[in-house]
Amino acid sequence: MSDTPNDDAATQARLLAEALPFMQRYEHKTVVVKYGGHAMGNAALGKAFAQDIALLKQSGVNPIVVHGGGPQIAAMLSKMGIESRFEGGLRVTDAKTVEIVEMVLAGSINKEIVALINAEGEWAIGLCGKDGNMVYAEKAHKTVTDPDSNIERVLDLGFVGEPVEVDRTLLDLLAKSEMIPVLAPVAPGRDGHTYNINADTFAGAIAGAVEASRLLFLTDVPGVLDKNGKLIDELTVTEARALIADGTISGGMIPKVETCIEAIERGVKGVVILNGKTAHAVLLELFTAHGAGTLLVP
Ligand SMILES: Nc1ncnc2c1ncn2[C@@H]1O[C@H](COP(=O)(O)OP(=O)(O)O)[C@@H](O)[C@H]1O
Ligand SMILES: CC(=O)N[C@@H](CCC(=O)OP(=O)(O)O)C(=O)O
Repeated sequence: MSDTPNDDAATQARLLAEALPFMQRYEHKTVVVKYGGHAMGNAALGKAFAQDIALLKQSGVNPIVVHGGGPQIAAMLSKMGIESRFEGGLRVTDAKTVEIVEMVLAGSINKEIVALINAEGEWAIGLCGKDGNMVYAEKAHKTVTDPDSNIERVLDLGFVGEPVEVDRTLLDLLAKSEMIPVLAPVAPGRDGHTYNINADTFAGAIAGAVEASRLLFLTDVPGVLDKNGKLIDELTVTEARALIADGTISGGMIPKVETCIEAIERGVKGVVILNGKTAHAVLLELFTAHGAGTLLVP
């Protein structure tokens, strides 16, 4: 810590001078930030996240937040005596579960994040795929391959959806109106059902539709870890596929890395998985020379 206010001012000026070229690089660019349920650690981290999003907006960047809430859904389901079950990192979602998923994601969590960003002097607006016909989903058809036997199995995940149509009209209007969209990963199907979409998958679909310059995934680990638990700084698409196949990447990391692969293949540059439990992870990633986490590369 500095001894005098002048030292503080000097440090701040130096930090700002260092950040300025990065800020200019992202001016008028869209950055999609996926805020995972596990990264929503505590009030201080939540405030630091909201400050980062507000500062991006104030720096001329166009941020879009997509949030998850897996642990929060699990807590609500457990209160109601319903057990959470996952297959291939996705929640098996029956009719009762999808009601609770929508209530938690598009309700309480969404509004909590909106309120945090607004408390930093910005205009955040909370939406889900249903609003403004933004996203339509179809029932997900997933398979998993057993790493030991190599046998492929088709999963029936109930009301789990894949985004199949994304309309950016509302997002463009919000960007022009200086509003920050905060999106919950729930969307309707053309069949009239409501679908629960993995938040990573949803973020990838949004990033693709708006041609985002950066797609950041904030989670509760430093990035993708190897077999020995060591952080992998840079991961190619081929290496990532091999780590999924041999079981090194498992659970909730699977949809995250699969989304990264799809985003890279669609030409999105700068897809990063990083630790949301580090305060100001977003600013440190975008506005300093020291990138953190795992960078996915072609
Ligand atoms: N190879 C791996 N590297 C890092 N995390 C992994 C790996 N394989 C599985 N995971 C798990 O993935 C989790 C992150 O995914 P998830 O729980 O869905 O988080 P979020 O709520 O941020 O989307 C980590 O906490 C970790 O338990
Ligand atoms: C289909 C599916 O698994 N949907 C997720 C949606 C929330 C989510 O993805 O939250 P995190 O980012 O915190 O993991 C779920 O029900 O948990």
